[in-house]
Amino acid sequence: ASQHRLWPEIENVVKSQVNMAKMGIGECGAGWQLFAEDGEMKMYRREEEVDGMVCDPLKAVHVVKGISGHEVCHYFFNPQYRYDWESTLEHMTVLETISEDTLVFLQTHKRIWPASQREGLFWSHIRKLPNEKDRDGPDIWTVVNNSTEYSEHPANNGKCVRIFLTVCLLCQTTVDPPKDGTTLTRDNLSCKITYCSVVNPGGWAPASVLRAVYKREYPKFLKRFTAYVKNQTKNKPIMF
Ligand SMILES: O=S(=O)(CCO)c1ccc(-c2ccc(C3CCCC3)c([C@H]3C[C@H]3c3ccccn3)c2)cc1
Repeated sequence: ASQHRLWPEIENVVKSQVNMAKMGIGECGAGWQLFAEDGEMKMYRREEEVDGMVCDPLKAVHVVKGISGHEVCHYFFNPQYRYDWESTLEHMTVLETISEDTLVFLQTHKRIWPASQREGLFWSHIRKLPNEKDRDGPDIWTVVNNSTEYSEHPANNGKCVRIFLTVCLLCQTTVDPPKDGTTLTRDNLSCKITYCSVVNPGGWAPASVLRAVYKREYPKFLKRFTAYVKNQTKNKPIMF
C-alpha cells in the first residue's frame, strides 16, 4: 500500500487526526459546547459554517465496558458489518481494496427530509498504534475515514449530493486485571472511545435542519454502534 497514490495523504491525515483525537476537549481550542450526554457518553460540537453551510466539528468521548479498542475498530472498519449498525446507510460498495487495512468506500445515506440525499466517497484506514503512556499496556487502535476524489465516480453527477467528511475513531483499551490472579474476563476490560468528525454537507441545507439531524443522529449512532460491538463480542475471546 505504501506505493499507492493515496498513501502520502493517508499517512498525513491519520497522524494529524490521531493527534487531535488524543487532545482533551479543553486543549482542542475554545468554543466547544456539550450538546448531548448519556451516561458515559459526552458529545461536543463547535458551530462552524463554510460558505454558509453548517460544518460543525464534532467530538464524542465514550467509555464502554467489556470490549477492546481492537474490537471497536474491527467492527467499524470492516464493510461486512456496516449494514448491521449504520442505520442511515442506504447503499455501500467498496470501490478499491488498497490493502487489507485500507479500503475506498462509496456509500449513500437515506434521505433526510427536507435535505436531498447524500453520498460519501472516502478512504478508510485501520491502524494499531503503540501505547506511549504504558509500553506493555494494550495498543491504541484507530480508524480514519477521509473523503477522496475518484475519476470513475465524479461528485454530484447523479441524484445524490456528495458530502465531504473526515472521521477519526480512536480507541484506548484499559485492562484492570482480577486481584486473585484468575484469567482475564470481559469484566476486567474497558475501552475509551473518542469519535471526531467534520462533515461538509456538500450542498446547502438549512442550518437548523442539519443541526437537528446531527443532534438526533450522532448520539443514536454511537450508542447503537457500541451496543452492536458488545453484542457481537460477548461470547467470543477478547481481540487485543
Ligand atoms: O463515521 S462514518 O464514517 C461511518 C460510516 O458510515 C459516517 C458517519 C456519518 C455520516 C453522515 C454524514 C452526513 C450526514 C448528513 C449530511 C446532510 C444530511 C445527511 C449523515 C446523515 C445520515 C445522518 C447521520 C448523522 C450522524 C450520524 C449518522 N447519520 C451521515 C457519514 C459517515
